[in-house]
Amino acid sequence: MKRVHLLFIGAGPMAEAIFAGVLQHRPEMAITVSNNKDTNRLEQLKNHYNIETTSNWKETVTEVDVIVLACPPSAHPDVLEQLHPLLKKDQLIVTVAAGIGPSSLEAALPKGTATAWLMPNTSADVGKSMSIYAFGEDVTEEHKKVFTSIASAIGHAQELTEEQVHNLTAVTGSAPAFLYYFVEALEQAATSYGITSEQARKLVIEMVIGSAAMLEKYRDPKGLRANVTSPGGATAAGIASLDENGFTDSLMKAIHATNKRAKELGSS
Ligand SMILES: NC(=O)C1=CN([C@@H]2O[C@H](COP(=O)(O)OP(=O)(O)OC[C@H]3O[C@@H](n4cnc5c(N)ncnc54)[C@H](OP(=O)(O)O)[C@@H]3O)[C@@H](O)[C@H]2O)C=CC1
Ligand SMILES: O=C(O)[C@@H]1CCC=N1
Repeated sequence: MKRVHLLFIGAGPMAEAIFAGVLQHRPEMAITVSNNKDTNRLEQLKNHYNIETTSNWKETVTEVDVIVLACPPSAHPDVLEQLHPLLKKDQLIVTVAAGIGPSSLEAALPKGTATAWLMPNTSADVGKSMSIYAFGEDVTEEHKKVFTSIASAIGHAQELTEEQVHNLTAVTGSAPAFLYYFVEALEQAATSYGITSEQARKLVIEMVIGSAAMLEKYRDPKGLRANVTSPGGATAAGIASLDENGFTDSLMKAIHATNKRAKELGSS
């Protein structure tokens, strides 16, 4: 069987997390990484991962099977315009950019181009991304097979419609940042009681790891919350305070604001 060759255009943390997962789980795939102009970064990646890099991706495009656009949404119009005349039949174009679904790729590329949208999160770095994805109109079963083997190399992956990926980008792609913000706030609360920041970090991170393990085991956030919240007890007072201060509403607003911005980025 032919060795599948991936070209990454963009060499930031998201590209690195994805190709590191692919190298570990799909060693049969060949990888070339490119970026805009940071040659030091390419040199570092080449030495660390023993992969091919190129500062001129246009020279490699015709040799590859899958092109992964891991550059910012704002770079897409220019990159897609440059890709357009170089594409060959049967290549799969994948973007990981917020706000740029398969229909945007299809509109910018030759008719019949196979496209897909992968929305991972940074937990790809530890093989635990909860990724969501959508395919364009012209992907074949073979493209889907290759795509899912890439997506599953970085964690879990769930196929959705393009509209759903737009709307769930905040929940799977961005919400890790909301969770880390929550952790930061708890650390701040902990240090306000006179412990060191190292102590606060340990207390909070281990609490979060334990809670995540419980979620993984029981998969019932409401039931787990109820187990912590003794009737008339201390936790109930804390939950009531969160409710009074619009916790759920505030999170809903954050989700909407994130998705609105992602759509703006994708249409700029
Ligand atoms: N970070 C996250 O949690 C998530 C990010 N994403 C998406 O992943 C993508 C990559 O994000 P991230 O890794 O964080 O880093 P960035 O979005 O900051 O992308 C940086 C990389 O893109 C390259 N780049 C920029 N412009 C161009 C261009 N015109 N041509 C080629 N390469 C270019 C940069 O090269 P150079 O350094 O040489 O300028 C650099 O390698 C984004 O589209 C983002 O929306 C999706 C899900 C989650
Ligand atoms: O902040 C961003 O634009 C990207 C998309 C999802 C997570 N990070």
